[in-house]
Amino acid sequence: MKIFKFGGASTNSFDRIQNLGYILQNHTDEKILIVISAMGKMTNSLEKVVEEFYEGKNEEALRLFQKVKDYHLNQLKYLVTFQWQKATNQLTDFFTEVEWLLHDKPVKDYDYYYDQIVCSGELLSSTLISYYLNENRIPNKWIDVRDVLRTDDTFRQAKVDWDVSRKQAREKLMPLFDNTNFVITQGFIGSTDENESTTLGREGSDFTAAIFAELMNAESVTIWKDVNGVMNADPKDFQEAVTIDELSYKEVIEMAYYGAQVIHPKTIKPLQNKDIPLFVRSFFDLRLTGTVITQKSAMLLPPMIVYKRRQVLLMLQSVDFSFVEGKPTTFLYEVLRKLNIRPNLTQNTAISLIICMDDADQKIQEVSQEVSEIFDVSVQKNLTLLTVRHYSDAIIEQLSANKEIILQQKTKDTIQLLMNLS
Ligand SMILES: Nc1ncnc2c1ncn2[C@@H]1O[C@H](COP(=O)(O)OP(=O)(O)O)[C@@H](O)[C@H]1O
Ligand SMILES: N[C@@H](CC(=O)OP(=O)(O)O)C(=O)O
Repeated sequence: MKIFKFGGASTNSFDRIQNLGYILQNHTDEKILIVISAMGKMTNSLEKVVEEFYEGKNEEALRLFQKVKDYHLNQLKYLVTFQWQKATNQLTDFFTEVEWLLHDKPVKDYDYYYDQIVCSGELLSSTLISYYLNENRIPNKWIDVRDVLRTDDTFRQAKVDWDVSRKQAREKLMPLFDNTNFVITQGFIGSTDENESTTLGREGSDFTAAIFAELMNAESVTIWKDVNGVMNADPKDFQEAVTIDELSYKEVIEMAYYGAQVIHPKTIKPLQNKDIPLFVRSFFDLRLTGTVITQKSAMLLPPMIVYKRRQVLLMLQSVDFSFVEGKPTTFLYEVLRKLNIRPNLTQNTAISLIICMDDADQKIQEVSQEVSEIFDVSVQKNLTLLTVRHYSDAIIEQLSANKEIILQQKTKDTIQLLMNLS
């Protein structure tokens, strides 16, 4: 059994869905669980629906959701002919689940509604694709992942219940392979024991693929991408980026931790547990072998470059000039943990603590408020954090030339530069 994952970029047009079919046609004699994300940037569109709804603007939320409906119904017209009515009915069931909520007033937490609404992106895309493939002689079965992947109720960051999910995978998912080689399901979403939808965190479909690989002892996972494999930098940032043939789990965890967007940071652990190889391959060019990620450490790696934009620097200076070491530092970390903030860089001096984090106005205000008795807080926005692993002096010189460096941190393997590019 193998796992294939197709993200938003590989399902955002008729041509790309057709291409997904060509890829599967090369694997018709293998058992494959296919994990699908929402089409293109649909999750962002659904997030806007949630925002309007939670602000009490039901009409606007419904108007935005109508656009989501129109988009999928329009795709359906191109993708499905014979089973069009049946597919429309199934999409309509998902639309109704969301609209039913959107007519109400919010009485629960934002994150709860987020998950109930945003999960529809994956349900809709996987349904469309399943019908399309069945109609094009690529027989498959569709399953609602919420019947298999059990999570707790930490909405938007749900934690997997491995035991229940393993049992449900064995009882509900595995038997589907008795009658077909391809089973299609959704990435990113799960369900609580009360049948409430949950999500695993943005970009979480890679993680879903890895979870199922672990649960079902898969032979491998392949993530199909719009790039040739994992490169030493995002090719959108760095024209000279090169594809890396082989990487270790450890290297990928480090890259993802520093913000490389190519693979979700949680993906590696389940694979590492069972030594399952992860392939990252181009869905444009099937001749390319892409990148294989395993336990084995790669020998010589080029500098691995990661840019993290929209960073903010918080400078916290102790109000009475007392040393920050000890209690004040512990206190700050408690506040960050409580607010679910992971600093991307930290430093301290005798009387100040410095943290660099993703920009989010709400969170900045909350931190400032929580620590106001101990620290004066100043904020600098619009910064970019550059991380280079396996750096050389030459590459650092090239990447930092003529840039204002606000902060620098260096270990033997990794250098981080917080820069003001404006
Ligand atoms: N180190 C890297 N190697 C390859 N691609 C990268 C890297 N860092 C960032 N990317 C970006 O990741 C994108 C693919 O990821 P993503 O858009 O999340 O795909 P999907 O939504 O289909 O999963 C590429 O288009 C590329 O710009
Ligand atoms: N659709 C979700 C989950 C996901 O992983 O998407 P993608 O595979 O396109 O990154 C998101 O955008 O966050």
